Amino acid sequence: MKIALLGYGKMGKTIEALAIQRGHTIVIKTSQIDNVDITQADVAIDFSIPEAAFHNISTCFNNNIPVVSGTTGWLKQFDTAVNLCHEKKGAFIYASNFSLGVNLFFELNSKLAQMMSQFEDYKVNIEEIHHTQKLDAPSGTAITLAEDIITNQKHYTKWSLEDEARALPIEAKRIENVPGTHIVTYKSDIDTITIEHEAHNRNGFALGAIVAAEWLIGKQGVYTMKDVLNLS
Ligand SMILES: NC(=O)C1=CN([C@@H]2O[C@H](COP(=O)(O)OP(=O)(O)OC[C@H]3O[C@@H](n4cnc5c(N)ncnc54)[C@H](OP(=O)(O)O)[C@@H]3O)[C@@H](O)[C@H]2O)C=CC1
Ligand SMILES: O=C(O)C1=N[C@H](C(=O)O)C[C@H](O)C1
Repeated sequence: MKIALLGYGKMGKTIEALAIQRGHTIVIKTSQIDNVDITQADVAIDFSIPEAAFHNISTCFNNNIPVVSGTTGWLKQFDTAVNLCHEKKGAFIYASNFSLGVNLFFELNSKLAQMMSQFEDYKVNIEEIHHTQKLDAPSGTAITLAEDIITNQKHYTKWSLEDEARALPIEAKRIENVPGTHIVTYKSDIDTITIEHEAHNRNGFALGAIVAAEWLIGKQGVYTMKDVLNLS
């Protein structure tokens, strides 16, 4: 397939290398979608910056190009993007994390939250660790983990980076060169239960985004990685 890369930073470059290995062609790599003819591509993959994601995605819908977005930190405009996708009969997948491992971890997190919901002695918290260039905090993945926990129990009504009543605490740490680590901890006075996902590099995120793009071509509608990976 002919791929447009919207954003050619750490992720754009990793996707380019893996996409070529899988027999695809990169026809566009840009940090300014308004300067290119996006209709040359069969599919667009957006790993850019929070301020650019919505414009990139809506330009794809307006030109009937399926779009996969992994950019985090722009989700206030997500519902508008979904409505525009339906209106334009476009095709769209957003994931806060495209790696197979994290999507399995999301399933485990939801199941564990369901189990723990009846044991009020345990308090939960999320820790995420990323490289120092990351623009957003908390990570999109940590927000997905938090929302899945909140959906499955009654104690927490929201997540927060601060210490707030009834808010599920997220701690965001920034350490040189860490690709992405997420830890969910349930702690009581008696013991601690921890689940953790540690990315060793960016290849899992990139491969997941390419598999999602391959899957999306020829479809119409808004999908998630659960659809792509056939999970639950
Ligand atoms: N969902 C997932 O699985 C994953 C998501 N991410 C997310 O992907 C995004 C990108 O991450 P990463 O590659 O590490 O970041 P980088 O900072 O390495 O790359 C971002 C790129 O976006 C470019 N850019 C700036 N403005 C625009 C624009 N208007 N349109 C398109 N591109 C633009 C930047 O160009 P320039 O340098 O010229 O300004 C830069 O090359 C982040 O939001 C990150 O959180 C990251 C990994 C996995
Ligand atoms: O910026 C990153 O690097 C990453 N961002 C995503 C997020 O915000 O969750 C996914 C991954 O953890 C790497």
